[in-house]
Amino acid sequence: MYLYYIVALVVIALDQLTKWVVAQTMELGEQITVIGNFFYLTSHRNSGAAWGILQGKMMFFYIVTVIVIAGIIYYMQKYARESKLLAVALSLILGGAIGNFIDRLFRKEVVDFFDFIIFGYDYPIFNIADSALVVGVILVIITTIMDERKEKRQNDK
Ligand SMILES: CCC[C@@H]1OC(=O)[C@@H](C)C[C@H](C)CCCCC(=O)CCC[C@@H](CC)/C=C/C=C(\COC)CC[C@@H](O)[C@@H](O)C[C@H](O)CNC1=O
Repeated sequence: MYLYYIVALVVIALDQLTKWVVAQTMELGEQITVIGNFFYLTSHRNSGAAWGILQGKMMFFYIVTVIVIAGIIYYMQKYARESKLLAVALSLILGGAIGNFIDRLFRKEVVDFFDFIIFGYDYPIFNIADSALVVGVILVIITTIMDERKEKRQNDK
């Protein structure tokens, strides 16, 4: 059961460590080319959410994040035993939400640095917390679809 909270802690530690290194060693806007025309490390700050929406609305972000964290912990208690995949997914979302929450509390903005240019589109610069959140959300959707299929098969018997 507590294994999953360790997953969240590892996400938070990796997220905060990478953000700290970027903030300490790179000037704002500085860019390091990893793979030309595809992957760069760009020191960026975002006081909003995805795509920079709701810039500066910190109180809103605190409230939404606390609701997300409370919801995740509730679902972890309820469903963690049933599906390991779901428990890992929830702990990834928990770690990601807390990672960005720490930035919003102490920096009043989020440190971003993964900069991908996908098919010519410069995707919004993001961080490890965002990646954990997106992977977690996708895994929750996958487990939900799998469970529904399983239930349907049982009903059809
Ligand atoms: C990942 C959610 C964003 C993350 O939400 C959080 O913190 C949560 C815990 C708290 C928010 C206040 C509430 C969720 C808002 C939902 C949302 O926004 C729609 C998301 C859809 C999603 C499809 C599933 C797209 C994903 C986009 C991006 C990530 O792609 C990998 C680009 C990230 C860059 O714009 C980067 O500057 C963002 C910056 O780091 C701050 N991050 C946040 O606000």
